[in-house]
Amino acid sequence: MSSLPRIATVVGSGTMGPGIAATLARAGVTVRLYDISTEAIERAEAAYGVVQGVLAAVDSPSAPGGSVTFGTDLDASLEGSELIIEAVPERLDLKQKVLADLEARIGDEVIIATNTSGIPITTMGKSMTLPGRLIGMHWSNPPHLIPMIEVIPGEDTDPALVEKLIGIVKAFDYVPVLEKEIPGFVENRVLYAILRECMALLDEGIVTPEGLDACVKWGIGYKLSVVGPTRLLDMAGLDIYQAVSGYLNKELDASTETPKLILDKIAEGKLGFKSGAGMYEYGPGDVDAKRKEIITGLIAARKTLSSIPEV
Ligand SMILES: NC(=O)c1ccc[n+]([C@@H]2O[C@H](COP(=O)([O-])OP(=O)(O)OC[C@H]3O[C@@H](n4cnc5c(N)ncnc54)[C@H](O)[C@@H]3O)[C@@H](O)[C@H]2O)c1
Ligand SMILES: Cc1ncc(CO)c(C(=O)O)c1O
Repeated sequence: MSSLPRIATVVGSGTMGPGIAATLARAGVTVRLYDISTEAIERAEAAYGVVQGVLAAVDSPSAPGGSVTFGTDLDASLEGSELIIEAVPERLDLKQKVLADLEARIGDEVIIATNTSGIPITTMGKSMTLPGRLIGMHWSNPPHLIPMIEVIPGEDTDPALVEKLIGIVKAFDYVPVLEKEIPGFVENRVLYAILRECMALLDEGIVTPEGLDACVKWGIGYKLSVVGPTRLLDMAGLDIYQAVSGYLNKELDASTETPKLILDKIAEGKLGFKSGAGMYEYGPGDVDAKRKEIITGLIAARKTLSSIPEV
C-alpha cells in the first residue's frame, strides 16, 4: 500500500505552495491549495501551469489520479485531508496562529508538516494542543525541481511520525534527510555560511559580483553537485584540509549581523528579481529571461545528475 496520503492540503500559495502541490499531485495525491488571499490563489493557478510543464520536462514520475484545486475556503480545503503542509510567511507569531487555527478544524489523526526555513519545530508547536502531530518538512526552492526534503522532528513530535513522513517523501521519489532540530536546519546553515563569506568578499572589494558567481558556480557548485562535502574531503585529503583550515578558518568572516551591503540595497528598494534590481540591475524583460534561464539550467542539471551514480 502507498505511504502517500490520499488527500493533502497546502496552506499558503506563494513562492513555494504551487510547486509543493504540483509535486504531490504528480505522485497521485489529491491536493487542495489554500491561501488567505484571492490574488495569491490567482497567481498560484498561473504558476501551477508553468510548474506542470517543468515537471513534464524533467520526466518526473507521473501517477494517475492526482489533482490540484485552488481555494480560499479553509474548511473546504481541509475536508478529508490526511496531511497538511503549512507554507505561510516565515514569522513565528503567524505560524503559531495558523497552526492553532488549523488544529481547531481537523481530526486528531491529521499530520501537520511545516515548511519553515529554520524556525525550531518545538517553538512553533507551543501554540498547539497536539504538538506531537507537528513535524518539519523543509522543501528547497524550487520545490518541484529540488528532489531533497529535510525532515525535522521537534522535541514533542511523535516518533512514529518521523518514519511516516520519511515514507511519504520516498513515495514521491524525493530524498528525505533526517536531522536533529537546530535553527536554520542543515541546508540553510551551510548556505548562510557560504553567503556570509561571499558578502564579506564583495564588501571588501576582493572580487566583482560576476567573478564571485563564476568562482562559486564552477569552483564549488559544480563539484558539490556531484560529490557532497564529506566525500569531497576524502577526494582532497584530510591532511590538506588540516593544513588549509589551520591558517584559513581564523580569517573567515564571523559577523553576526546582516551585511551592510545588503541593508543598503534594501534601503534603495533593491530586493532582487521581485523589484527589478538587487545585487544586479535588470532592464525590461531581463528578469523574465533570467528566470527562464535558471529553470532551463536546473532542468538540464537535474536530468544529468539523476542519470549518474551517487558518489
Ligand atoms: N521562498 C523560498 O525560497 C523558501 C524555500 C524553502 C522554505 N521556505 C519557507 O516556506 C514558507 C513559505 O515561503 P514562501 O516563500 O512561499 O512565502 P510567500 O510569502 O511567497 O507565500 C506565503 C503565502 O502565504 C499566504 N498567507 C499568509 N497568511 C496566511 C494564512 N493565515 N493562511 C493561509 N495563507 C496565508 C500569503 O498570502 C502568501 O501567498 C516560509 O516558511 C519560508 O521560510 C521558503
Ligand atoms: C538565500 C535563501 N534564503 C532562504 C532560502 C529558503 O530556505 C533560500 C532557498 O533558495 O531555498 C535561499 O536561497
